[in-house]
Formats: sequence, C-alpha cells, structure tokens
Amino acid sequence: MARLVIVSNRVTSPKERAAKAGGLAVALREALGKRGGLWFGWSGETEVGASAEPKVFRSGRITYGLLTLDPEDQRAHYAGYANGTLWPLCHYRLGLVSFRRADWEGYRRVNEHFARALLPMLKPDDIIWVHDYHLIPLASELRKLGFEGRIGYFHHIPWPTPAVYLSLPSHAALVQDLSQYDLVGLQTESDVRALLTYISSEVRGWLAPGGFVTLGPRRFRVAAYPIGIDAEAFVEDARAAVGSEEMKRLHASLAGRALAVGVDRLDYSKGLPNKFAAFGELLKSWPEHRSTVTMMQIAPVSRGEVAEYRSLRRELEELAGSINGEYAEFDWVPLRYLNRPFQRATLAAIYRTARIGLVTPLRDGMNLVAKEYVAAQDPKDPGVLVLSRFAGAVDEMSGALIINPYDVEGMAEALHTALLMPLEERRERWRANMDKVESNTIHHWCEHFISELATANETAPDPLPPQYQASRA
Ligand SMILES: O=P(O)(O)OC[C@H]1O[C@H](O[C@H]2O[C@H](CO)[C@@H](O)[C@H](O)[C@H]2O)[C@H](O)[C@@H](O)[C@@H]1O
Ligand SMILES: O=c1ccn([C@@H]2O[C@H](COP(=O)(O)OP(=O)(O)O)[C@@H](O)[C@H]2O)c(=O)[nH]1
Repeated sequence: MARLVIVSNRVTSPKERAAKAGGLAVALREALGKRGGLWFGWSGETEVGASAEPKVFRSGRITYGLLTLDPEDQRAHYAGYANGTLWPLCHYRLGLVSFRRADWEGYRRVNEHFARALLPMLKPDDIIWVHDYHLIPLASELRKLGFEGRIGYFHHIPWPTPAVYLSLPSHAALVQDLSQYDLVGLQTESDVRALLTYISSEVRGWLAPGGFVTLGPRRFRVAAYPIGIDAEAFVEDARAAVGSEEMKRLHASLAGRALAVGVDRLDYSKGLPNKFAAFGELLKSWPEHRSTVTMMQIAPVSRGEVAEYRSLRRELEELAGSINGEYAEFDWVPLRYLNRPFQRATLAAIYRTARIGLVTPLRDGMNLVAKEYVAAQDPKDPGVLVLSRFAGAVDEMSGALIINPYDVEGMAEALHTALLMPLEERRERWRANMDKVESNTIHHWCEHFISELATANETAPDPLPPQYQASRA
C-alpha cells in the first residue's frame, strides 16, 4: 500500500493534551491514526529566518514533520491571507475581506517554504493529500521543484459562487494553483457547482461529466467528499460517559432542567450572536420555558490575532450578560458561556445530556459538531438537532429541524418546537441522521478520497466540446 502523506497547516502533535477546537485537526488525527503515514505541517512556532529543516519524529503509526516559520511570513500567511482574505471570502463575508499584496506574497512564500522542506521527505509513489485554504499553492510549488506524483487537495470550507469569488484580486492565480492537483475535493455538491461554474465561465476550462476539467495543459477532477466523524468512537465515549463523575455533576447542576448545547470555535462564521439572540427570544416569547431550560455555549477562543475575532468576543460577552441579567433567577442562570476547549469525552457527556444540539452557522464547510451531537445521543431518548441551512452537514442531516440563522424569531420557534417534541418524532428524526453518521464515517471519507485520487486521471473521459460547457456547470 502506498504511503499516505498528509499536509495541513494545523497539526495535532501527540504531545498536545489539550482538546483541539477545530474539525480539521480532529478529523485528520482520526484518519491517520488508523492507516499511519506522514503528517507534515506547521509546528506552531516561529523564529526569525527559520530554516527549511522540519523537526521529524515518530509516534505510533504516524511520522510527524513539523516546520517552523519566520514570524512575519507566518503572520502574512495565517492571520493575513488565509484568515483575513480567504476565510471571510469563502464564508460570504465580503465586508470583512482585506486584500493586501504583502499578505498574498507572504502566503506564497510560506507555500514555497513548505514545498522545499517537504520534497526531500517524499517518495515517488507516495499519495500526497493537502488540506485546506492555507495551502492551495502547494502543488504548484512542488511541481516547480519537479515532483510528478499524485497530489490531492481537500477544501474544508465552502467554495463561494463566482459572484463572490470574483472579488478576490488573485482569483485566477488560485484556480491555476488548484489545477496542479490531480483531485480537488469539496464538502458539498453546491460547492462543486460553484467552482465548476467559475472554471467554465471565467477561465475557459473544459468540463466533462463526473467533474473532470481540462484547464490549459492540465487535467484534473473536482468532486464532493462530505467529511464524517469517527462514529463508533463517539458512540463509545458517550456510552462510557453515562454514570461518570462529570455526567453526575452536570445533571446535578441542571436540577431537572432541559439543556440546549452549542459547541463552536469563537468565530464570526458560526452565527453566535444570532444564536444567543434566539435563546433570548425564546425566553421572551414563551415565558413557560423560563427556569425550565438552560443553554450552554462552549466557545473556545480562536484566531485572537485577527481583529474581527476579538470584537466578536466582546459582543458575545455583552449579549450573554444582558440575557442573564434580564432572565436569571437566584437559582437559575439561563446561559452558561464558556470560552475554553473541552476534551472529546467531556463533550460526549454534554451532548448526551442535551435535549437540543444547536448549530447555527451563517456558513460552514461541514460542521462536525452536528454529527458528533447525533452520535452521542441515547437511542431510546434522543435529543433534537437544530441545524442551520447554511452548514454543509444539512445535506445529510435530513432529520434535523432546519433553521435560517438570520431569522432569530424562526430559530426561537424551532427551539420551542424541539423542547415540546414527542419521543416518537425525536426517535424517527434521530434515526435518519444517525444512519448518515454511521454510513459516512471519517474512515469512509478518507478511503473514498484516497482511492479516487489514486485513479483520478486514468478514469477521465474526453472533455466536452466547448459549446456544451456552460450547461454542464
Ligand atoms: O486552525 P484554526 O485556524 O485554529 O481553525 C480550526 C479549523 O477550522 C476550520 O475547520 C473546517 O474543517 C472542518 C472539518 O472538515 C469543517 O467541519 C468545518 O466546517 C470547517 O470550518 C478550517 O477549515 C481548518 O483549516 C482549521 O484548522
Ligand atoms: O472544546 C472543544 C470544542 C470543539 N472541539 C472539536 O472541534 C471540532 C469542531 O469542528 P467543526 O467542524 O464543527 O468546526 P470548525 O471549528 O472546524 O470550523 C469538533 O470535532 C469538536 O468536537 C473540541 O474538541 N473541543
């Protein structure tokens, strides 16, 4: 079996004991843990004039290669172009996009640095799988250095429609970079449609059925691979949590009240202010729920070096304070707001206790929390998933109560419905969701992508003649 080489900006090293608040690191650790291979990425450290020598070590079946970056390059790459330009763009927040040429140049320098450090570690028959928007130009850089093997790319966040994507001054250059991969994976079919429409209408790429693209001299494929979770492990963690000290403390603190839970990085894409407002609206419009339901929002701080994330934190502190100030009783605090990350076992206990899992992003690539909440439920008495129509997970979670996160009153109504939902309906909805969580696991996702990467070019049909391009996209 060919060796799997995973490249991502964020790597969870085995020494890290703290919970990782981010789906990519969680998912890749689970994917690689089973198969083994090389995981290459940023060490999390910076040093002026950092060398191109990665720190290499082995733990279990995984070899790690961790690269230190120059501080200014790291800033331009991560806080600058990746999270100041591409993240808001791909989440449809044009008002938050900043585009600075220095950031774009730093982004490219870091990708070049990654390629130079990675190349000596590669064997020709390795399967290289690059993850996420921090590393789109990596294949171009590896090809420039002469690497000809298979390289795949997975984009964990949404791909915006051409109307939005065209606001990026570097739009054509990035798609040229994508064309250097053999397989480009996106989370949903609508992301695929958005990218293929851009390719056929803006850069005159030729499309063939199955997502095959010819762009200049390159042939590659674009397809949807919705990411999953390690369902078995989550079910196990949730079962093991029953009767644990943590679960007992949680139950005791709720004193028989229903729990609604949210777990999100503190990120403006997650729709947190609207979620808080919806909970406030529930307490205002349905006073019978006062003192009978508690909401817990776990929101570990994320990307504190980007200004918008700091202002969101202040906004949420104010909102939480005003809801609690208005509705709290001497023996009931309506909203518990926690800014630190929790380990998976603790999350599993909290999910299982919660009558409602509340997932309200304004846009989200997938949202693994939605799937984890489903996996952690007690099949005999499951809770209700309330899910944004703008999360990638909505395509699979047909049993959720689907909400529009811009509609605060509509979300409050869904919370009211969820709190009153009869057991039989809860079971039916949960079963529909759980079937998907169990059939599309992280292992299935991994194997599916890798097997299609291995054969990406062999199965390519002839491209369609140009007159059919637009209708195919
Ligand atoms: O690395 P950070 O800057 O701390 O951010 C954490 C990760 O956030 C994003 O996760 C995405 O991937 C998930 C798994 O596919 C998906 O469910 C979610 O919808 C996405 O937002 C980001 O894409 C990762 O690169 C970050 O590591
Ligand atoms: O305190 C926390 C909060 C979140 N997570 C994990 O972080 C991931 C978040 O992934 P998701 O796809 O929902 O969103 P992202 O943060 O990647 O945008 C999930 O696996 C969570 O279980 C965690 O381990 N501890």
